[in-house]
Amino acid sequence: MNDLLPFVIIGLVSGSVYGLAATGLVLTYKTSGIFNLAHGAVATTAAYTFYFLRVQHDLPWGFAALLSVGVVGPALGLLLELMARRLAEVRVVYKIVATIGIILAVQGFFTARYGAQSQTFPTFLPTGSAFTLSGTVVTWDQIIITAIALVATAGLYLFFRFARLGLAMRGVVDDPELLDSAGTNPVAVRRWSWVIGSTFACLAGVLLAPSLSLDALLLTLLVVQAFGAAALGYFSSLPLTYGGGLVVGVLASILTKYGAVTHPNALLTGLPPSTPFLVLFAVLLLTPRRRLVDRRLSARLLVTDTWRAPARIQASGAVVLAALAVAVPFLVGSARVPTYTDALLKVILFLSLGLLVRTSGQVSLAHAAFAAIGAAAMGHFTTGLGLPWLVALLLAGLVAIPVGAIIAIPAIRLSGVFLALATFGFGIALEQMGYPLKILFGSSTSGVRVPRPGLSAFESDRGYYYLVLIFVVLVAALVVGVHRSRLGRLLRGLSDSPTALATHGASVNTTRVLVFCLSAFVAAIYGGLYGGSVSAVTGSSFSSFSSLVILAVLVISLGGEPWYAFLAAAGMVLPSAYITNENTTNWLNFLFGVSAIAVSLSGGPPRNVALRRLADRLGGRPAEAATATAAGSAPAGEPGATPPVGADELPVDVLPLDATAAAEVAAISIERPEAVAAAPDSGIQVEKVSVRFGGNLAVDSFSLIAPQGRVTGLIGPNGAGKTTTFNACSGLVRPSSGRVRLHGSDVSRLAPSARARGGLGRTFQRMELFDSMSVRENIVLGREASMAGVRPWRHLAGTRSQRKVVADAVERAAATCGITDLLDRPVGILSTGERRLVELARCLAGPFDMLLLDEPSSGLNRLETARFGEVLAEVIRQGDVGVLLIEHDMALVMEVCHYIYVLDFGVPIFEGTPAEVAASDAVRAAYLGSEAPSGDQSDQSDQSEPAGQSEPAEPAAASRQTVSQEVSS
Ligand SMILES: Nc1ncnc2c1ncn2[C@@H]1O[C@H](COP(=O)(O)OP(=O)(O)OP(=O)(O)O)[C@@H](O)[C@H]1O
Repeated sequence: MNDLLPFVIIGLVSGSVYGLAATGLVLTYKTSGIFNLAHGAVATTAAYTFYFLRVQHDLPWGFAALLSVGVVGPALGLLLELMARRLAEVRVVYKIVATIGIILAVQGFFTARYGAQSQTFPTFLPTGSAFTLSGTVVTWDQIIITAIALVATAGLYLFFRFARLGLAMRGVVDDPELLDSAGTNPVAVRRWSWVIGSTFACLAGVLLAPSLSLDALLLTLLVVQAFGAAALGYFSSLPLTYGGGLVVGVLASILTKYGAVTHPNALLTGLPPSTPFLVLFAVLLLTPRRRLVDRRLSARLLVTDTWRAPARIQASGAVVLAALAVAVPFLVGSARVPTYTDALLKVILFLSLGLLVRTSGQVSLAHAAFAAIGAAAMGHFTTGLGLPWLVALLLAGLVAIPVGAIIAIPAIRLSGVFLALATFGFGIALEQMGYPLKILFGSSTSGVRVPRPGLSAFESDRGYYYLVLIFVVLVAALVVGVHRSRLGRLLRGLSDSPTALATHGASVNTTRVLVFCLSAFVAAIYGGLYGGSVSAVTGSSFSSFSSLVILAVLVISLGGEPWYAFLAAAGMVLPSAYITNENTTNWLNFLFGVSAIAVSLSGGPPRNVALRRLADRLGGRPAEAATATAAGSAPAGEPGATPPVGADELPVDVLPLDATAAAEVAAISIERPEAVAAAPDSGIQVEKVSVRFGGNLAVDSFSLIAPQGRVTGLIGPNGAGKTTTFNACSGLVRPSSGRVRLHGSDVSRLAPSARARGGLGRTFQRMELFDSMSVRENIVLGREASMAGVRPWRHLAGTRSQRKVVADAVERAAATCGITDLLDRPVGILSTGERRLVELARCLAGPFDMLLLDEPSSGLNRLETARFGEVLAEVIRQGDVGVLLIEHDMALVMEVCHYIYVLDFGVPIFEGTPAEVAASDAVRAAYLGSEAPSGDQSDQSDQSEPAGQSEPAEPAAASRQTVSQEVSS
């Protein structure tokens, strides 16, 4: 035990600083939803400021510390809060890249100012012995550091619990709107959180720096160790986070004793620095998923850019680029050829990451690991086993596939920032513990030798350049092919709306694993080819930090597939090759970081509408389409931009119609379809289902029967639990009790995709369209998703007969919904009414015999609603389909429904025919908020016939005015 004590003490000291940094991180994450990967960069800035003041300007250390922590911390906090406010509006990948941009800018700046060499940081706290504990000397600086960290964290905790502002900070996490309406400005509260969080990071930086040298990268990564502590606090609890810091610190320190000191070996030596990341990875994998839900992820606000250059322009671009690529070795001189080979290689790397990030919307911060595995495997297969070069390269690619599958495991459970963190943790742990092993790069300090193919034509730099060029063409063709195939649609569907993909029958887990495996394969091919270009590889060529950089470069690059990869590769490789002055390179890195921040804050790379119009014109795109595509690329808020989520809730139905439209509405008389007799068990049965969200019982023991062959309505005031009931039916929420049956089978434990394949289709109140696709692709995916199902090979492509089935289904569904002329339009440019019809057509194209339609008329004007009613009636007439309809438009409900259930506060209050509902005092009371006359509910319920057997009692047209006036006036 006495042997361990010094390590425990060291661990407690470093752990308390991790805990301090981590509580600051959790505070800002909790209140703003932005996980600041650059928390370490904030600490780095404070440490350099301290160095600048203390060492370079000889200020007293107390004053230097006060300025570095008390002034720099709040100033950076205010700046970060401004950024965070803007970042709340953008996709999660931009949130991540913005913080990577901060890291790169800070590192570039300080390396440019102070050089790449580490500087010695002054010790400013007294280091003498304070006391001896069982033979171990405890020094004053250890006591002071631990005390400062403990007091700061405890102070924050008490402030959070008891001070008014602290309580407001908790409120801003739970319900910012409520806080706002109670008179406390959530923006001011968040600002305070950032000020405190950044000050904590600065304090941690100044406390940690003396035990290290002053090194921008080292310090950044050291504070990143706080991520493990934050994970132990579930990214939420401050005391647990601080405790997590202590656990991580002590564990790493003890492992240092056993790993690095007592039994040194490659695996154990890497264990201590990997500890926080292993903890992070393990917590993310083992924590119940509901604890890791990023509520703010639902804010998908900015537009999807659907513009692609016309085919003619793309083909011309390809010819020019190919000619240029062939000519490069003759244009640049032989000394420069390896640089251009490297640029070509990076094209492959960016294409592999692009599949993952740009096509399928997954975030990975471990991409360098795949390349490392490919490079090492290539070396071992060729130099070690003597396999033929091409066979070795293919095998190297295949070896990375299981690793891709392993990294896909967190992707199945996690999304957004948590997925990014898990992959980051995996990458760092592999770098620290795996790279030094013999099986990867550990056999000698010069690394693993990777030969070029034995053919003399490819031995020279120029020959190898052309070989790599061939692979670039092959990989680019693969990526473009994937993009246009069924797999490509599934991947883009995964990016746009995993929920819609799953509820149409595709197993999104299969899709995720597939894309990680494919991406890993291509990245490993890059690694193998890269090895040949440099002849021997070491782990330093594939640092985990480089995964951050390539993600940032990829995300801010312009262009569609595969052009973005060429631009990203050229931008990453060529400037630094031509600029020999090291300091200029550092400033370039700084500028790159700033650009990454700027692009992320704008929600994506800049779009030049005029240039796009010109390209459309030159490419011979019809004028109408040109306008549409240019508009589709407009920033949010401009005409033609994809309506942000929620925009469909604008009260357009209250806008006056012009005379023609009003006449058309009057002329539409929806004839309720005849109810078709169906099998007793057909359709969906909800049996005593309850759904609880924390303390809120959203649905309370609700039962319902919606058979095939008729339209069943589900109505109730806002928040009554209607959508939650739908989600329980389709498997998107798990009921706390009760059962859901589909055609008689209990589907309560099935995944959404399995329920969809069983015949259950649905639409969403907040439309879940595949916004990056055309109307046709959306509807195609409506049918194809269930064909893909869970089997990976079915994700790849369809058979000829399947293609025919899909084409017929698309044609039929589009014709039923009257959107055949819109098929080739991007959905992003359509009106709300058209988008509703696309969502319905996509659902109709699927192999569904039970449709759940969630407020299909929301956002439609009266004419569109009337037309929608016609389509719905037609759907019932056409086939043996059942519809369960949530709708606020009572006229529509009364016109099309055969039977209606009414919910209020999660409780069923009435059920019956439209006429009975219209006459019910209980229903009226629920909508108007007044007391229901006693006895009404039981009376009416008793009078109503059992579900599925009653017939509508009132002509539809007559109900249009009366019921809407009665219920919603
Ligand atoms: N994911 C969730 N987490 C926590 N609470 C939720 C969640 N989803 C719904 N709720 C709550 O459950 C209750 C029922 O919501 P639900 O969306 O089902 O109502 P609704 O009848 O569909 O309302 P609306 O007509 O406004 O769409 C509400 O109090 C809502 O705040």
